[in-house]
Amino acid sequence: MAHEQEHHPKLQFPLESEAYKIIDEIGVGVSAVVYKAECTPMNSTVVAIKSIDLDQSKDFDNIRRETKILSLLSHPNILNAHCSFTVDQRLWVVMPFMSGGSLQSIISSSFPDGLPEQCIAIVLKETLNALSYLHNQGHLHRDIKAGNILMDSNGCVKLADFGVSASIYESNPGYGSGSSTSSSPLMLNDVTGTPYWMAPEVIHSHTGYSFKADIWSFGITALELAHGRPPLSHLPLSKSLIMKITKRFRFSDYESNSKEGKSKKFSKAFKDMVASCLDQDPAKRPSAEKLLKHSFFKSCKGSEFLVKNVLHGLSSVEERFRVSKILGKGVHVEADDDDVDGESVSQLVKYRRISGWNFNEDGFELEPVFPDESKEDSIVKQVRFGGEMIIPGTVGEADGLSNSGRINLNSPETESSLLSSRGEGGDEASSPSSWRVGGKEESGIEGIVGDEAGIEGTVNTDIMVGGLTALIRSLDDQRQRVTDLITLFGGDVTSREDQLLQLIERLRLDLENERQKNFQLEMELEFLKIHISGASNTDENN
Ligand SMILES: Nc1ncnc2c1ncn2[C@@H]1O[C@H](COP(=O)(O)OP(=O)(O)OP(=O)(O)O)[C@@H](O)[C@H]1O
Repeated sequence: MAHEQEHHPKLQFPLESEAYKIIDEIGVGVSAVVYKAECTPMNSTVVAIKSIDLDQSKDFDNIRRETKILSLLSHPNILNAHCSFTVDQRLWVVMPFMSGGSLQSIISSSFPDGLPEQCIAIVLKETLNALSYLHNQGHLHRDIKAGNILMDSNGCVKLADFGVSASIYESNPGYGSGSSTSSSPLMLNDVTGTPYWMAPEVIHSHTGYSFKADIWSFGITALELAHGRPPLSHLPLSKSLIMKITKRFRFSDYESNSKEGKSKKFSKAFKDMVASCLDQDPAKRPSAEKLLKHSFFKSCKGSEFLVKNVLHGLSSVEERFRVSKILGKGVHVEADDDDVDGESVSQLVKYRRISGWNFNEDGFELEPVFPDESKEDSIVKQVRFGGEMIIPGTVGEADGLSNSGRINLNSPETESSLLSSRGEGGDEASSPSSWRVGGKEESGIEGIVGDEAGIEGTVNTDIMVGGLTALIRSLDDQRQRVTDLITLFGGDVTSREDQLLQLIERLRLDLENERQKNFQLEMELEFLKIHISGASNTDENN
């Protein structure tokens, strides 16, 4: 009989796909599908298999890193893989099956307005245990979010998905495991993670970031668990990324909560804890170890509380996934709503600068901080994010990303910092991760030259390309979903190919009509010519 099984290091799971029987699809990630499966030779132990498309996944190094890091880690709050192997062009990572699924799947199906605070405290404390261990081992997770926190049937919480995690040791060989993590000056420079949860210093990659970036994402995850979604997730990824924001911006979902008085439901301790994680200055954010001592976690209940208050009555992870697929739920894909707080995007693009974020503890939300208004008239077309990030030339063009600044894609220091941060060379050099706008170094690829030279800043091309790629996928997804729904209600959807064929046919008929008209006109003309020449001959003869 199938049963759930916790990871046991002595168990050797088979390394061939034939040993596993896929039962159902339980999730999809960016380039992976997650299945519930049974391992037949292991007494039909239920497992989760993450099947990663190696063709689609451009970052094979990250995947290799994930499996390597996971195999070295051992902590009750970290989800270890049983084994991994390749199947054709896919990497199969076989993991213990966590029947509760991810916290993201739990909240999106059963707690759309967020979990009760006591439940949040337990989930966050268990996550912090994992994070503290991870940081003490010299690793950053870099993708902390509810989607990567999983729960099993006993209410045990585990941190998963080390696809983008990185080791400070790898990039800084001199760094010893005994060193303090909280004040470490060691930095990474490449940008990874999921944008809504990303710390400002990760987006401004050139300033470098360290363990405190995970603490920021942890704070965003706390808001996600509290409100049901992370800040700005109601904006599509591209808009969230380039922050088309004008005035003092309140997240509409949070605002509607506060209108109902719901934003007051959280304790002072909770708000204070989140506020400390969302400090603009990474140095001021507490370490994971210190956070664990915060009063918010003092009278935290145990996993049985989660079983009773979260898992009880919850449908299976596969059922939830089926429903979410039909409803198109999820923070990765949001409707491209052109209206934010009643203002159209074209109005919003007039002001695209924020200099950072303030966490409004009372309102329990993030608020943008705007730079000096007098600088607003500047001809520099930029988005300044945290005072550092500039996206060139988007002012006045609601739909485009035209370049008005000088773009140098291969600035030497960008590359060298990238290479040193990764501790690798070779192919990395050909994939620059940031643009330099109007910088002094002008070697490399240049874009359109404007007259704003001398203004420096960076924008990360990885983020932009990632965001835009996600947007294209989201549009394709949404088109497919709408098509499915129309079909479901008995409607008839003409496929894109059919539409084009119909258009071609229409154009062909139009052309045919035109030809006939032309032919007729020519005939009439001929007739007139004959008629006129006939008439003039008669005149001459007379
Ligand atoms: N070991 C597991 N047991 C049960 N469910 C799982 C397991 N691993 C993943 N899932 C489910 O599959 C979903 C997708 O997981 P996956 O790690 O591929 O993507 P993600 O973390 O949501 O997205 P991303 O690709 O951005 O990291 C999760 O949200 C979770 O519900």
